[in-house]
Amino acid sequence: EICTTGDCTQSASRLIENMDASVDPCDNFYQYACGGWLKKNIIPETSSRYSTFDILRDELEVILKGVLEKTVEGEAAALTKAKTLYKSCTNESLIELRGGAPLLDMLPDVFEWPVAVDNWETNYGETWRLENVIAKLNEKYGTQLLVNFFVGTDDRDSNSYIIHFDQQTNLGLLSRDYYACTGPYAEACRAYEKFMIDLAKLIRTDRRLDINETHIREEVTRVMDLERDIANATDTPEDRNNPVLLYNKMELGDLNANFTLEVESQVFDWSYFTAKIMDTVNISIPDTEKVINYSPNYYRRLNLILARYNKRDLQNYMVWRFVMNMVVGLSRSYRDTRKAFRKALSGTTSEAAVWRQCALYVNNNMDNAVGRLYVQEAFSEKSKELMEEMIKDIREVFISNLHDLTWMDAETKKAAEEKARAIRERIGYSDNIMDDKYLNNEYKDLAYSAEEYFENILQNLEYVQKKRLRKLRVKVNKEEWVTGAAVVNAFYSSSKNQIVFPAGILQPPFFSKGQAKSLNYGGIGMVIGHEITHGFDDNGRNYDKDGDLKDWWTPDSTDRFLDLSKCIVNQYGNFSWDLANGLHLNGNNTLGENIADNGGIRQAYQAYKNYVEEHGEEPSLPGIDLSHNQLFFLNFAQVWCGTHRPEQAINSIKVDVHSPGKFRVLGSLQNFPEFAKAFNCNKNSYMVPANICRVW
Ligand SMILES: CCCCC[C@H](S)C(=O)N[C@@H](Cc1ccccc1)C(=O)N[C@@H](C)C(=O)O
Ligand SMILES: [Zn+2]
Repeated sequence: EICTTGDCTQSASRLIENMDASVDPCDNFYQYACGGWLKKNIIPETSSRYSTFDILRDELEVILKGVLEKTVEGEAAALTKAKTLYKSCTNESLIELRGGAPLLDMLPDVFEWPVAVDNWETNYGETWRLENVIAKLNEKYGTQLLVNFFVGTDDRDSNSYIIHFDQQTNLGLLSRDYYACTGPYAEACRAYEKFMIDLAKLIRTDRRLDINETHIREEVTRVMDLERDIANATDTPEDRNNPVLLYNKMELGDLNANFTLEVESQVFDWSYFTAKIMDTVNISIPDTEKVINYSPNYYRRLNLILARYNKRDLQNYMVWRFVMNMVVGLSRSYRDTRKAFRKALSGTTSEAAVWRQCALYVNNNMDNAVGRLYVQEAFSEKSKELMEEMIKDIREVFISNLHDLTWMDAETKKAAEEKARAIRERIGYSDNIMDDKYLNNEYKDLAYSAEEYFENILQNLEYVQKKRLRKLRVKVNKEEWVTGAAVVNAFYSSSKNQIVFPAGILQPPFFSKGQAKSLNYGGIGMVIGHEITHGFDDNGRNYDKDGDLKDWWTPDSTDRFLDLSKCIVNQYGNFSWDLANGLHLNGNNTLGENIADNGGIRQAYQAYKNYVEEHGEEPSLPGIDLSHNQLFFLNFAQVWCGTHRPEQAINSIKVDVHSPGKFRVLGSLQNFPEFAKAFNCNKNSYMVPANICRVW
């Protein structure tokens, strides 16, 4: 019979709207599933990418706007703080009035920006020390440059925190490839330098200082050269995807002995530097303190670079990297210096609406307070038990598939099953956020002013960083959530061996208690399998059931895993992306996500078949003559209907650990014979390649 409930009618019309039934599903299932969507949707000028996912995120922002603008008498203090922060951010006229003053007032605190001030040498240069600048930017402004110092979970002891020294992980341009400044990167480099020049000139103008254009250009060129050298000194993502090789434990004292960094004959003192940061949270660090050095080679290369620059260059670079991110909190003339740069990197011709930027900012900085507001407004409790059911089903399928694998030996299978059973799940939101006392306590040290958005930003930068640094001497709280609730995404944490499904993703097309199970399994079911499989991908497999970096594989099973993964690396590496100038995907950098997708689709489908076995076929959907097996795949694919601006495609193919949506659909379904069966695809069609890849 036919289901004609609201949910069935709504999902049927969505599925029909998005698809293009004139395309042969066996020729190109993505085009078949999303052809209708692609014909109807144009990327808005404010977006660099536009997809089903992005639309869900846009809709979530609308809900956040509503709850953040609403005054509620007697609400928890934390919620009022979130609304005050939001108000300060949307107070455009006051922000305009304040011009660049809030930024200019704090530059002395980071030893000033030489290109935007006179007499820097006399006022700052003489007493300048590299350790002081990097430390200050780190502990007070949450900005990691040159030496990336952070307190994080110890990979080999996931209940403890430990100091890490790493390479500089973010660059002004989005990845090291941009610094070639040729071809698709030329415009980005040009716009980046112009951004720096314009901002320096604007600040000098505000400070009534004269402007020597040639002089400024010279300094900007040196900063660009310095950052290019830093980028080229960093290890590539491929060099960093094996966590075992990254784990170099040593004593703090060893850094002074083995990693010399020298600037204008000043030798960088690692102990002094560490104290400069940790003194601010009253934690003393002896030279015998154990630390992890993720990037020894980078530090060796860095010293050669420092020899080619002077303290003024370094100061110009570091303060530039800070100020470039701060213009968003200032007046129009400051924000405009960034416009061409934003367009070059993302392709957007106009900024997102202020209320959207502000909703996003508050959600990112007060995720538990905003999560509470979101959940109260939009989340239905019923979802939780349904999700628990689905997670149980899919976990069992993972484990039974495990035992059928021919490539893994019994010993490793046993450990894998233990790990799979140990995975803890987090659904919707943490109960803590519903507790006013808990929530108020989390934000007790924060006090925002509705009139000082820029200062609020500075307060958040320091607050978040101090909170992280303070963790060094406490135990890891594995109950803590790794994400807020108002997030349209899902996660796996290898150190917590935990899968997380925030409230934001528990909605159609992924999930709804009223929509057909075939759609739920093809939607959130596949996400559940994806997250579980992360515990067993090229990165996750290195961690044991307790989240510790410990090898639980036999050498033979490891070899077989690496061999099978190679198939996936090559398959996705063969995809060339037209939107990114035909560049090929990086099969290595996307391997983890691709393994997760391939596992997820299989497990979810099997779980659905088990469901039908037990509960019988579901009623058909109105107006669409597809079986539920086919609807399972259709709903999975339509999650990825979307398109990118070329600038964004170039950017994401370099930095996104996910393959572009289209290839996530094509790649995982080509590897899954049940798809071909469901759509009666014959052997030599595009969706049924001669040899297929399979790991889990
Ligand atoms: C820096 C990476 C952050 C996200 C990582 C998690 S594991 C992830 O990949 N989540 C999935 C959720 C998912 C899975 C299957 C199908 C749909 C959606 C994911 O793809 N996230 C995308 C949206 C992303 O983070 O870009
Ligand atoms: Zn993932």
